[in-house]
Amino acid sequence: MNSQTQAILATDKRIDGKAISAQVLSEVAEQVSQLQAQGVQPCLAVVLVGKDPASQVYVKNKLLRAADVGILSVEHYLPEHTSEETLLSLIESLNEDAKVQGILVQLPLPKGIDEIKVLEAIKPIKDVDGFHSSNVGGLSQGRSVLQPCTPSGCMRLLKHVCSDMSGMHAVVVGRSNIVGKPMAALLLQANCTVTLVHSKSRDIQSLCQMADILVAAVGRPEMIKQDWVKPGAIVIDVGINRVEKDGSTRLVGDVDYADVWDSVEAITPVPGGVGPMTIAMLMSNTVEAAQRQHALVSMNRVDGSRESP
Ligand SMILES: Nc1nc2c(c(=O)[nH]1)N[C@@H](CN(C=O)c1ccc(C(=O)N[C@@H](CCC(=O)O)C(=O)O)cc1)CN2
Repeated sequence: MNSQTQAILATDKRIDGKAISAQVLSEVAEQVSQLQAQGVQPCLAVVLVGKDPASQVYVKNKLLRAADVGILSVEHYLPEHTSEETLLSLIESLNEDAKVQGILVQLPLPKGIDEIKVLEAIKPIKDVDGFHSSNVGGLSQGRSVLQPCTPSGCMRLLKHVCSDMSGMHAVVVGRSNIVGKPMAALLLQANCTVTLVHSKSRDIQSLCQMADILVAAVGRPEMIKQDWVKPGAIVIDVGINRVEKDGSTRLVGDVDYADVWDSVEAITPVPGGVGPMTIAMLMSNTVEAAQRQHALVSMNRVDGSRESP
């Protein structure tokens, strides 16, 4: 990418997740065409249990983006009171279906279903969310595995404003399995010095003030104010919080965007920052999963071994 494009995608200080995700999606569309030319049609299975309104929107958007880039999708909508056993047997059948290369189970799952058991049931090579312990472990060892979409999207955004993060102090606020922990692993891989801050950390404000890169993923509306941020810091806001004000609902991040604006070197907005990247990286993972499975099948054809994807 030339510097002019880079400037357009990160206008001023605002890191434009919509524009950068569009670029990722156009790369993915190209990779899909290449796979199709080799006789492979990438296909993503999307499983939604229950009727959580936000999850329904995210799933709809995932299906739309898949169609945009030429990825086929199969949808499985299960009722709220689905048993764990039924869900596990659906995953088992998707694992065995050679036409499906990616499996995504939308989170959160209804109460009573063991989330970890379900995620562990997905074959690691089809785990386009990167949540299986084999992929989580591989990520922490720095191996090339399918990575969780939100943290890998954050890394793409960071690379737009900072080509070399080596030696920078990155502070990640929030230690969830789907964002905080894998984000810390990816920043470590980029040679940052990483501090992972959580609800039991002491003096969170002072820890944030030390950050060259600050990643906020706590789910507390506008918690991070100007006097939490070091001047010149790069801020990535993963929070998506709906707040009521004057009778209407608006979406805000974990960072008080207007308040920190003058201090930061660059910042992602909410909406239009990390959110669209999560979906673009899911498409990218689906293509990667399809490429890996195609390579395995071709290898098996050559050496006659029986390992199946
Ligand atoms: N199986 C998964 N479940 C969940 C994941 C995930 O990565 N895999 N992440 C979140 C939800 N999520 C994707 O599933 C997601 C959240 C937000 C957005 C997004 O584009 N947000 C927009 C705002 C949209 C709105 O109005 O709500 C933005 O920030 O611009 C995309 C995907 C939990 N579950």
